[in-house]
Parts: sequence; C-alpha cells; structure tokens
Amino acid sequence: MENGHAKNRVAVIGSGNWGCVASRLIASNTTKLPSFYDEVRMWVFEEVLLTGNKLSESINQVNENCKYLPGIKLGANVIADPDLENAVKDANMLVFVTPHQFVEGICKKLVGKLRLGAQAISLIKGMEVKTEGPCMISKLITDILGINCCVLMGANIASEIAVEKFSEATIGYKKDKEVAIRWAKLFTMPYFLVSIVEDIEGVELCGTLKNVVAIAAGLVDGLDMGNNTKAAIMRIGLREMCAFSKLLFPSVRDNTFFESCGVADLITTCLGGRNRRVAEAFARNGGKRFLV
Ligand SMILES: NC(=O)c1ccc[n+]([C@@H]2O[C@H](COP(=O)([O-])OP(=O)(O)OC[C@H]3O[C@@H](n4cnc5c(N)ncnc54)[C@H](O)[C@@H]3O)[C@@H](O)[C@H]2O)c1
Ligand SMILES: O=P(O)(O)OC[C@H](O)CO
Repeated sequence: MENGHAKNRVAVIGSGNWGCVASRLIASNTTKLPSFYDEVRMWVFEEVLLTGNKLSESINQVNENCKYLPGIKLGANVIADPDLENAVKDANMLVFVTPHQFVEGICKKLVGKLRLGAQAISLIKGMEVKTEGPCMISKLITDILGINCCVLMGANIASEIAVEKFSEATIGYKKDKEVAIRWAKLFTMPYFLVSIVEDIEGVELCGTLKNVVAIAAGLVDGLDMGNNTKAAIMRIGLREMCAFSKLLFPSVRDNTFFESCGVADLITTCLGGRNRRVAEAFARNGGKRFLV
C-alpha cells in the first residue's frame, strides 16, 4: 500500500512492434515506481514460428520478440502470456495496443473478466467504421467493457523508441485528470516525454487520420513528385484532419493539433511510417498489388 492506495498492476494487450516497445517502457518504470508491481503481463496472440517454437515461449526464453521486435530485450519483468484472461485477471491498468480490427473481438472475450475499477489506455491508431458511423477505439473499449479509457498517441515510430531515441507523446483524457497523470508516470522516460490533454477525441483522431495523409505522402514519393508537393500534402492534410475532427466532435481543440499527437506524428509518419512505405511501393509498382 502507498498513501492508502493499493498498488497498481499493469497488463499489456498486444505484442507487435509497438506493443513490445510499450511493454519495455512500462516495465522499466514499474521497477522504479513504488506504486506499481514490477511484473508486466503482455498478452501474446499466439503464433508458431518457422523454428516450430511458440512465439510466447520464445519471448519468455530470450526476453525478446524475435518476430516483431528482434534484437531488443524487453526487461526481465515482462512476462509473455498467450492466455488473454490470465494475462489481465489481476491487472487494474490495461494497455490496449493491437491492430484496431482485433479490439472488438478481444473486448468481447474480456466482458465480466476484469478487476473492479480497472482503467484502460489505448495506443491504437485507427477507428471502427460501423453502419451508424465512425466509432473511436477508446469508446469501443468503454462501451463493451464499461471502463474508463484514455489514449496515448504521438510521433512514435516504435523502432526508434526501442533504441531510446528521443520522442514525445500525448495522452488524451476525459475528465479524470488524476488517472491521466498516473498513465503519464507509467510511460515517461528521459527519452520519452508525455504530456496530457483533456481532449480525448482530438488526440485519438489525430493518431487515426494522419495515416490517411501518410498514404498520400507515400504516393507522392512513389511518383517522384518532390518535397514541395509532399509538404503541400502535409499542410493541406493537417487542415483537413482538423476540419474533419471538428465535424465529428465539435469539442475538439485547435491546440491539440500542435501537440506531439498532431503535427509531429503527421510529419514522422509522412517521413518514416509504414503507411507511407506501403503507399510508395504501391505507386512504384504501377498501382498494382504486390506481396510484402
Ligand atoms: N509500430 C509502430 O511504430 C506504431 C507506433 C504507434 C502506434 N502504433 C499502433 O499500434 C497498434 C499495434 O501495432 P503494432 O506495431 O504493435 O503491431 P504490428 O503491426 O507490429 O503487429 C501486428 C500484431 O497483431 C497481432 N495479431 C495478428 N493476428 C491477430 C488476431 N487475430 N488477433 C489479435 N492480434 C493479432 C500479431 O501477433 C502482432 O502482435 C496499431 O494500431 C498501430 O497503428 C504502431
Ligand atoms: O508505421 P506507421 O505508419 O503505422 O506509423 C507509426 C506511428 O504511428 C508513428 O507515430
């Protein structure tokens, strides 16, 4: 117990490129912060590797995810767990970091299985588009599981943070500032600075919509249209991100677009993100599909 509060226990749902880097950041902090248990359970979508070994067993043997983040030690207190219910059952802080299309199914499996008072944060950049209209991932998590969900977005190419190159991130929250501060403590490192903003929709929409602009930037690269055109795509794209976000949620704040989640994430993704790379390859391949 610290200050009359029970200690926090963290589980990470997802173990891809960003999931592993996020687990590494968190695990480094839980060993230093007395209000957290050291252990970080990381749920792994089980896969059989070419060697015939299971991915989760391999992670626990070598403390590395040889498929999604090779060459980076995660921290001895990161425990890979292929059993979703077991991974989350004791945790009161849940970090969602899977590709967006799997979240709904994962949440449905977790109904009635979470600790009372559990809190969530989503690192997922994307949205569900339903017949009724778009649904933000944090809302999906809240609606299905009945828990509060913050978001963390930013100029965060995972492979760079894995080797501790400096970057910033933005946490978006709704009303509960104390919880947002607790999340910020869990993620902040000297090379990873986190700010908090009371504009959850604005932060999450920035993380989602910049991917569309990055695809356009990749097409510009693939067609060798030059840097001026790419800069124009980024400028017009940012303006459209802002207008579209406000159309969906009039409460979205202009200032949010000047945080890491806004203009900085737009720039890094248009320069070095996977969305940009795929679009460039598509254009260079004459607009035909290709195998990756
Ligand atoms: N990689 C980055 O640099 C980065 C940075 C910021 C945000 N993000 C966001 O983080 C989220 C997760 O991306 P990532 O880079 O960690 O993943 P990734 O693209 O590296 O890997 C995909 C993950 O999905 C899992 N998976 C495959 N099939 C599945 C299924 N049926 N059910 C559940 N999981 C399944 C795989 O096991 C793997 O862990 C995405 O929303 C992405 O936009 C990524
Ligand atoms: O590689 P991308 O295009 O998924 O972008 C990665 C991150 O979102 C950059 O912040």
